[in-house]
Amino acid sequence: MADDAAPLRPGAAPLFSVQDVSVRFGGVHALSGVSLEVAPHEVLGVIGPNGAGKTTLFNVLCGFVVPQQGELSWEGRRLPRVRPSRLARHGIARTLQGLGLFDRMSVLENVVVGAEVHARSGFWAGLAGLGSRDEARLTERARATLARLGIEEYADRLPPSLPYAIRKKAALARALVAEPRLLLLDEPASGLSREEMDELGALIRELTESTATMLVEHHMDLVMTVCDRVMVLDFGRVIASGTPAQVQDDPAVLAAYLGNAVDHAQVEHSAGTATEVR
Ligand SMILES: Nc1ncnc2c1ncn2[C@@H]1O[C@H](COP(=O)(O)OP(=O)(O)OP(=O)(O)O)[C@@H](O)[C@H]1O
Repeated sequence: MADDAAPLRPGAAPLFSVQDVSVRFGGVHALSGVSLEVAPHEVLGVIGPNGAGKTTLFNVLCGFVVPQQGELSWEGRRLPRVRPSRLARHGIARTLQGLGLFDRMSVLENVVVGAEVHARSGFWAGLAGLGSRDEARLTERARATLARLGIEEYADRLPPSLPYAIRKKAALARALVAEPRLLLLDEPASGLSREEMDELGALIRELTESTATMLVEHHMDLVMTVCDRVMVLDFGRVIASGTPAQVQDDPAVLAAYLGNAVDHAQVEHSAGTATEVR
């Protein structure tokens, strides 16, 4: 394992780990020797300036990108090849930036589909046959998940007719319906208001009773309030990891973000356009 792997709390055994992963796209080293571990019930945040490799790392964890080098392990056992369709088998669920809801299905049906994927994957052994009684159980479970997120009133609505924040919650419900042991969230706060972000933060903390969460996120406020540990990427490498307070004060992190802000400011100045500096 690389020396800069984000360390777990002493005594914590990892649920999921990534060892020495490298990804190249042509001449671009998107990830170089990245290692991390996620312990049960913890929230790990991955941050970094634009182009740092966060999305690539997320895609490796989901099986969308196959690394040229490195290994992934689940509960100490090596995963030979991660495939998106097999994540559910381990009890891993994810939400993507693009939400991926089916527009012509109601919110409830979208969540039931998520539950079915897990039932078929064998994650819920008792539901694997999916008879009609089981369908009813899945629907019941989906309704309970919508209620948990406070959006049961939208169960019969189609996603395109709903505000973005509700659609985001529907996508989260679809992931949560499986009661995952690890939840992977890609920019869960994007497009949310301050209040909605606070609500999301409280929910992520509440979920630690049953699940570990790894989130890739730009909103520093959310990361600093909900994460137990934070890992910082820059140019595909881990430049810092530790508690939010440790990472916030790390000179390498400040330099990486400052450099990024300066680059953006120069681009904005030369292009004469307003761009969010992240
Ligand atoms: N499919 C691809 N083909 C070529 N280069 C890519 C590809 N995907 C990512 N990259 C490059 O790999 C590097 C890491 O990109 P990545 O999207 O993972 O960063 P990021 O931290 O998620 O950035 P952002 O915060 O802007 O979303 C960047 O230099 C990017 O241009």
